[in-house]
Amino acid sequence: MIRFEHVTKRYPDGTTAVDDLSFEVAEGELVTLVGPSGCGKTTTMKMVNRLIEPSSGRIFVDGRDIAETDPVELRRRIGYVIQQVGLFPHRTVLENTATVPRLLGVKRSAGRARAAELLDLVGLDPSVYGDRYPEQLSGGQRQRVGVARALAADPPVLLMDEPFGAVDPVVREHLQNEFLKLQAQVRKTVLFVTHDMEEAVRLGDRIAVYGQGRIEQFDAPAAVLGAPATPYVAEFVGADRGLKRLSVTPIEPADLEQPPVVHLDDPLPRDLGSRWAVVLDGEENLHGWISAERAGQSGSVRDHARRMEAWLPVGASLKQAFSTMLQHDAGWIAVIDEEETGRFLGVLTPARLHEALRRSIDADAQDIARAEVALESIATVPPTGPVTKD
Ligand SMILES: Nc1ncnc2c1ncn2[C@@H]1O[C@H](COP(=O)(O)OP(=O)(O)OP(=O)(O)O)[C@@H](O)[C@H]1O
Repeated sequence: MIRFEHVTKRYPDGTTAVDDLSFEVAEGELVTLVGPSGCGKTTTMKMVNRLIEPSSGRIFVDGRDIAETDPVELRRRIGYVIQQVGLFPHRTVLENTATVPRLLGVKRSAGRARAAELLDLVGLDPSVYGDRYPEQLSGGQRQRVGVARALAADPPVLLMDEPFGAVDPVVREHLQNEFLKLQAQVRKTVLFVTHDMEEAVRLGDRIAVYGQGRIEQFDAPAAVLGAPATPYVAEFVGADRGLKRLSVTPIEPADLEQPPVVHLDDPLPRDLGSRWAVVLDGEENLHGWISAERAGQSGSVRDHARRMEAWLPVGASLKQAFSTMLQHDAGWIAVIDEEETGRFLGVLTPARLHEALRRSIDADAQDIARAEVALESIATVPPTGPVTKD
């Protein structure tokens, strides 16, 4: 979908910002560009929508050489989200979101209807926020409007330059999660610039780790964490690789323990057989938990059950699990099948969390070993047929 072929950018003062860059982003793929300040990420990005012209090399979007595409027409097919969102201060949220459709000649009412849909999609109720002005929003809300606006013309490609860089870490994590859910629905081809390795790992289907003007490694997050291609990447990824791995390893049903379970309308058992039990409602949805100290008292489970706050949907990351445990000072967390239905699946304990982390590290080691064997066999077995170039 996006292809760079030997692209170099030299600024007039002699700075080589990007040096002979070749890579490809597949349709519907999210690639994060990560690296230290000044390594050429933004220059790479801005060459895609022709805000910057390369000095040499070619860039293709959807099979077309962009040098031969009218920049205005090109930019209609490319959504652009930046850190300083650039909302028009004197236009409402709805008007801001509808800007591009309006420029494209969409009627006012249709543009507003589409804008309302998009605001909903990014988690802003249009009936609450639609008529506000940008200054009446929080930083995180403004970023969401920026994303909605970029999606308004339904472009196949999105360029995002540190879109969540200006918000605090908690809001940032929230926006990242929302954006992942959104991307699962809209499946845009995305180039996402960040200098935060954790963000790159979390969001990217693949990560391009930049050195000075060059890509040092272009690979899936687990591979970058598990097998850094160069000492530079290893250093950039950092010593806390295990911690970063927590954010790319999802909780799986096999990681869960099955604790004793009681139901809300059961009479209180004499003995729980454990220090605590999970309490479910009649539809097997999570309600809360009950302590063994309550066993044998009068009344039903409902009278003694306590609400459960430490819970997550399956598929959430081990990092979220760990931070939920810390936040609620909980020795375990309940895991449900998804946020909407709430069916209880089991509990994640610290021991199980550790096992899940080991599983992910071992799986990676096996992948790397398999890749090495495959490489060796390519190197030692002479090709039997004509060698074709694909
Ligand atoms: N207009 C310009 N003229 C000269 N040099 C420039 C220009 N724009 C950028 N550069 C230089 O090109 C290099 C790459 O800049 P670029 O903005 O692409 O980096 P970046 O990785 O996006 O950095 P950051 O994370 O700080 O935004 C830097 O050395 C920068 O100083």
